[in-house]
Amino acid sequence: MHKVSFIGGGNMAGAIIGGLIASGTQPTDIEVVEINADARGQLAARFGVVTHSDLSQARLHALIVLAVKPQSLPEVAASLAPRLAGHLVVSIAAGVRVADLGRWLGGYTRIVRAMPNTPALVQAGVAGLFASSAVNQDSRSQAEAVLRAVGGVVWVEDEPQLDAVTAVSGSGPAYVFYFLESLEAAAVAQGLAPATARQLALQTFFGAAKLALESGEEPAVLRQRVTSRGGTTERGIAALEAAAVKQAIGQAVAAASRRSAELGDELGRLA
Ligand SMILES: NC(=O)C1=CN([C@@H]2O[C@H](COP(=O)(O)OP(=O)(O)OC[C@H]3O[C@@H](n4cnc5c(N)ncnc54)[C@H](O)[C@@H]3O)[C@@H](O)[C@H]2O)C=CC1
Ligand SMILES: O=C(O)[C@@H]1CCC=N1
Repeated sequence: MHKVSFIGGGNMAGAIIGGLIASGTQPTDIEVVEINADARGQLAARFGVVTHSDLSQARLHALIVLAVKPQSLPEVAASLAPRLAGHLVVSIAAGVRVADLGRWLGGYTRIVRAMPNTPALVQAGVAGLFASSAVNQDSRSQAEAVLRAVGGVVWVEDEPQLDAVTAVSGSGPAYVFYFLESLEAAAVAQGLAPATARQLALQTFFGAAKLALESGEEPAVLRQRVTSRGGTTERGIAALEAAAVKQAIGQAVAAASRRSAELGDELGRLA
């Protein structure tokens, strides 16, 4: 695995770094530029990576992951631009388009845009990747190797598809946690102890996802197998249908995807 420099060491960088180390990357092969002293301290204590408070102190390895908030990216790119000499830049910022980042980097083109998710921390992430035609296969493979170390990888042909990836799998863990919170609260409302409620909800979610993943069967078929005619599940699913939960999920994904495109438009207007 290549040495990697992260600019921004927050939640998502921490998840990727944790996954990389768990999959065999040496902590000393990872450097992180992070302006927040607490975050730097946590990264050093948790992972033993090299940290810097300022970009000027960084060695800058051949592969650089930009992991700051989208709104911080123009400023970070401007500071990074004079130091780039053949580095591969991987941006994980939601919404920010390759052409805009390339412009902020002074006309740089060796850029891969990625949309990972936080289960990367436990090497169960999934990431969508996009690169322009200016990026060669070798660079694509290098970017892919970093994300593959922490989970699955899919490439999209058209950059706008990353808005959909962001809405489905980038934001997706939050929807899953929301569902878990809801299932747990419902279990408590039915009189179960909180610890029991948590165990039932978590193990059910994990088990169902593992079953779907490993059996390769259609989720609808697996659902039917749980649903006995005249039984309990039938009533439960009917309540979900009556509450239009499927439509609500569609609306959530559409809203998140719109926000990704909107972020791209907002930031794209910056010089
Ligand atoms: N959290 C998530 O689930 C996902 C986040 N992303 C993207 O990852 C990026 C980071 O998101 P999070 O980690 O959630 O945010 P975060 O706020 O936890 O991390 C950003 C970090 O960047 C640091 N920072 C700000 N300006 C800096 C600078 N000039 N130099 C160095 N460090 C600087 C901040 O102190 C902070 O620790 C965003 O662009 C987001 O769109 C992408 C996929 C999933
Ligand atoms: O909420 C966000 O904007 C980021 C991108 C995907 C997950 N978190």
